[in-house]
Amino acid sequence: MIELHNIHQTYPGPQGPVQALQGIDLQIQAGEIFGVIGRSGAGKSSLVRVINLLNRPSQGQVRVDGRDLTALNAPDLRAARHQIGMVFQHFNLLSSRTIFDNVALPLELAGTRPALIKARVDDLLDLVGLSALRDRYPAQISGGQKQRVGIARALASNPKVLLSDEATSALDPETTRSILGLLRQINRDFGLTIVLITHQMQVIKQVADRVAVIDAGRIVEQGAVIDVFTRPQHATTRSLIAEIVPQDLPESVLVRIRKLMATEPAQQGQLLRLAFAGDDSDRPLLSDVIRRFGLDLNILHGQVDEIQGRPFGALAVHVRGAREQLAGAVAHLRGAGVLVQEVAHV
Ligand SMILES: Nc1ncnc2c1ncn2[C@@H]1O[C@H](COP(=O)(O)OP(=O)(O)OP(=O)(O)O)[C@@H](O)[C@H]1O
Repeated sequence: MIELHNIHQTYPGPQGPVQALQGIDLQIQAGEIFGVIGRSGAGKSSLVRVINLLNRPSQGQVRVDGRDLTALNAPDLRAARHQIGMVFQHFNLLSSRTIFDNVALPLELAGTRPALIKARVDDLLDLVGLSALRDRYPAQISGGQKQRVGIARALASNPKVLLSDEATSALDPETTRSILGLLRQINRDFGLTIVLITHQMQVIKQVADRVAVIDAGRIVEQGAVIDVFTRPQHATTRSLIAEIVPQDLPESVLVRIRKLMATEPAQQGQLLRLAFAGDDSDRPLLSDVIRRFGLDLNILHGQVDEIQGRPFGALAVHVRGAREQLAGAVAHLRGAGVLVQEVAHV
């Protein structure tokens, strides 16, 4: 649905050109929710604005629904943009217009007949749950409600793609959840492709199917959300995930382990981090390896969470047993899809 080929974006700056995007290649499938995450200044806004050519890239090709947008003339580009809706962090509503009139604006600009506008806006307000507030002004509604208006307005022209530029960043966690739920509902009900830019891993975890991590203008990692969460490869990804799933053991646990190691040198065993995801976590893997390999296993720390209904998590375990038995247990766990890492330094 969306293909970005070798996208570069350079801005002029006081100390010379700023290379905001440096050779981005991305393929986003029709009907998926694709998240792009990165730290401040990584290039997220530049990237999302390239998709509808709000920013024309300095180099590279943007294809949406089979058409090369960079090659279109102005009227064709205007028409193509009707296929791409956008929602913004600060909602960008017109304060002098009512909720109804804000949603109606893109239809008015497109020359839609008033009777059709009314029917369409009524439907959209119903969809986002704001029919009762139609005559209020933006200043008279909450942030979450403003974003619902933003979403309704973005859907007015019946787009195939919705771009979301930090749409929940100004909202509290509860409101964020309800807006993400609405985006998921729209994605499911209308098959809308959604590209979601965020600096919050929580947002990716809650709603995205796949994710790309952007760092200094480059995509450093991408994949299915559950894979990226359980097997992060890049340091930036690991630090972003650490905000919701700690990658390191807490200091209090480390203190306990150091004490254990000091007092029981003969039985040091191994300290392992086991990361698991999806179906594997339903199987009694740990009791299996304890029995099969005659191990003594102590869970020191653990966290189990959920991504779109699929459990995932990480456990820190201290295992003792004969060397070959330990190696056998590690191989068995790896064979069952568990990511096993030895925690070398405590
Ligand atoms: N119009 C511009 N002119 C000059 N430099 C720009 C412009 N827009 C962005 N930049 C620079 O390009 C880089 C990427 O910016 P961008 O806004 O795309 O990042 P971001 O990941 O969206 O950051 P944030 O989360 O803080 O909004 C930054 O170094 C930024 O300062």
